[in-house]
Amino acid sequence: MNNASSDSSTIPVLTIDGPSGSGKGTISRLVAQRLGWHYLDSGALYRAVGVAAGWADLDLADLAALVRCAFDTRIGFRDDPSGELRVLVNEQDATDELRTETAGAAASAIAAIPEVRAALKDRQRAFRQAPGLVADGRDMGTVIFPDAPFKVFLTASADERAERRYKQLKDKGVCVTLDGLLREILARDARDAQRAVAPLRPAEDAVRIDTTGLGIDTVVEQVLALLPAR
Ligand SMILES: Nc1ncnc2c1ncn2[C@@H]1O[C@H](COP(=O)(O)OP(=O)(O)OP(=O)(O)O)[C@@H](O)[C@H]1O
Ligand SMILES: Nc1ccn([C@H]2C[C@H](O)[C@@H](COP(=O)(O)O)O2)c(=O)n1
Repeated sequence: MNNASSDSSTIPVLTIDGPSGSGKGTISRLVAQRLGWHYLDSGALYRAVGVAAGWADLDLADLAALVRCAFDTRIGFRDDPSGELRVLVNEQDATDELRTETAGAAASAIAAIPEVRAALKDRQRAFRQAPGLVADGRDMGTVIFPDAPFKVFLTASADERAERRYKQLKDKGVCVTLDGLLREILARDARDAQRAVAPLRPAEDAVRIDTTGLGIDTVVEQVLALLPAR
């Protein structure tokens, strides 16, 4: 999806920001399906650049090479028959590699580099296409779509987020410990929230939803209730 219309500012956007494991991706996808809107998984872009940099054996201290990588990496999305979102990096299906905690940590590290963020800005805004967009990430409501009419900030306790991730990875047969996941989640929260540029934080006009103890369907309904009745 590369052709943003010349005046996309009238196209509605629902931003869903929040920390890792708060359910942004799950809720955003379901809400986008219910609305018939497009969906942007902005974290996948950072993950894809991190993975592409790894494939190319780039030195993560080489800022110019990283920025070139952010501009040049081809990133595509497609739904597989089961409804899962597959991510193509330079035409290669990298979905499984992207979803690892290692890729998440690498994405979080490169996402702290202002020039990398700037390189991905237009690509993210190009997703704003009719009839509407649901965008999930860390800075959707604060930086990428500050004029979005609907903004949500999802949270959940760190313990619950670690448990969700534990269950998700166990179901996939990945061997992890709950303690290790909790430590990784807390480290990623700290890095994403404390960086100088576009830190993880709720937009002033975002509605905060604490999803601790709430099921997915309940959260989807709470988010949909923020939009005008269709
Ligand atoms: N409200 C909820 N109740 C229970 N489980 C949930 C809820 N929301 C999401 N989950 C589950 O938690 C896991 C993590 O959710 P998801 O990947 O959507 O989080 P995320 O915020 O997008 O994380 P990340 O930023 O790391 O990509 C998934 O297995 C998902 O099914
Ligand atoms: N808008 C965004 C989206 C993601 N990031 C960074 C920070 C995250 O830790 C990492 C992976 O994101 P996820 O796939 O877990 O949502 O990418 C960001 O800085 N801004």
